[in-house]
Amino acid sequence: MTDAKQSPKQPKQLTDRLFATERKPEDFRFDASVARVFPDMIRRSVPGYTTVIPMIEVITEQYVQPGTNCYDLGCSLGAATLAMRHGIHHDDCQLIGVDNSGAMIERCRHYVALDDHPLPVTLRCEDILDTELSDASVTTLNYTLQFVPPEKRESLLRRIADATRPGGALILSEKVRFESEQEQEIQTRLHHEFKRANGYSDLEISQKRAAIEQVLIPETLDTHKQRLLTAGFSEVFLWYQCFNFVSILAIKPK
Ligand SMILES: Nc1ncnc2c1ncn2[C@@H]1O[C@H](C[S@+](CC[C@H]([NH3+])C(=O)[O-])CC(=O)[O-])[C@@H](O)[C@H]1O
Ligand SMILES: O=C(O)C(=O)Cc1ccccc1
Repeated sequence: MTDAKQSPKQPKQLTDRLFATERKPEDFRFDASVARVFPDMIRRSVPGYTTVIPMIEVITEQYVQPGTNCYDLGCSLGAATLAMRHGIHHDDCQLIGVDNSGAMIERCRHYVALDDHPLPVTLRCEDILDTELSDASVTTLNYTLQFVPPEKRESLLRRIADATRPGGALILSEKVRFESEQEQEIQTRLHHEFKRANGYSDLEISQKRAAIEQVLIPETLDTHKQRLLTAGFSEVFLWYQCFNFVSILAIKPK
């Protein structure tokens, strides 16, 4: 059986079968094997991902300011980076993608090069907790903050808010958990059903769940909203939700 989906110029992309056979329990890492299957993995695993990406272009277009920096923090293969690129119509803006996985950044370079667009993209293989941020108008954290240790999230958001110009925006997409035990159970079940509908087996779902348990820490929508306000954003609201995956828009006061 073949699962190659690549056209000649595309980096080789495969179907995600990483958890299909029994594996020894190990924490999930963004290594080369994940990077190879990542477009397939994230599309089949994150409800709403394929809707959120094109909306990042629309939101970027609304909030980008001339002569500013735009950041995609935890850019993986650059899906949100390229959406931002297409929403930026100022040639004096800088677009910067940051990821601390070498395997992701390496493949991201190929996708950026294949995207025929005049705005240069700078890719940094760095920890988003250390990367320099300044003069920002639009910053995206598309399903990345969930991998940052919870105790480090507030200072990162504060650093982003401090680096953002008045009227600028942060797009924050996350897996969330729910205060109500009943809602938590129903939304989790719907997420698993979404994965089953996308061809994942029960074994794949349960092995992946065990692998991400200690590394992807979801918080409630309320926790996210409160912390964004504390960090220095003034308007904070939900613009998208599908099951236990949300996206929030946070605006810096004018
Ligand atoms: N501290 C960190 N510093 C830098 N990168 C990090 C850090 N922690 C995690 N990452 C990186 O954040 C990315 C998270 S995936 C983002 C999808 C993308 N935004 C997309 O729109 O396709 C989401 C997911 O897989 O659920 C990975 O590439 C990590 O290496
Ligand atoms: O697959 C899952 O269950 C998730 O929660 C999302 C996800 C997507 C890609 C890498 C890690 C987690």
